[in-house]
Amino acid sequence: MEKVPRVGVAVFLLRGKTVLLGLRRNSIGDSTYALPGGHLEFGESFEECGARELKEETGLDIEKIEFLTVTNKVFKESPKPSHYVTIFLRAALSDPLQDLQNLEPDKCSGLGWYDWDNLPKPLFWPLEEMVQSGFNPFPSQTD
Ligand SMILES: Nc1nc2c([nH]c(=O)n2[C@H]2C[C@H](O)[C@@H](COP(=O)(O)OP(=O)(O)OP(=O)(O)O)O2)c(=O)[nH]1
Ligand SMILES: [Mg+2]
Repeated sequence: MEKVPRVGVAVFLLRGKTVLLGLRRNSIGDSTYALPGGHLEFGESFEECGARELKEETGLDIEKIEFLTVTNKVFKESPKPSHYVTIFLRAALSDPLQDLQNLEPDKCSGLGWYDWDNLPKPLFWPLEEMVQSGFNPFPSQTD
């Protein structure tokens, strides 16, 4: 593939004090816990991409989708180095009683809700860096 930066979209799907994470099966970040998400497709808004990726990967419908932050990272560990500008969104479940399904088991070996104060290890390194820097995806009290 041509050496160009690509756009990733990752979603902090929040439920109570927990966030949805999946154990990645991918040449980038294999066997680390990451947010659901994927590649921005031609013509999509960030919000459309986040909702589509959530549906494809987990079967979940999401709402209240908001932009949080953006990162610019080069992944040198993959067989072919790749470069992503990644848009981070937060969202809530449309219906809190929806079933969580691992619909892409070849890309993810398990999905679960994890307490923000007790995240699993190892986290996908860009996510680990965000956590280490004090980033918090939950709305502040004044919101
Ligand atoms: N899913 C996800 N991607 C992330 C995170 N942080 C981060 O920089 N990215 C970047 C690097 C990923 O390779 C890129 C695209 O996401 P992905 O790797 O899950 O892509 P995917 O296979 O689901 O893509 P697709 O073909 O279904 O569109 O976004 C994260 O926490 N979760
Ligand atoms: Mg994905």
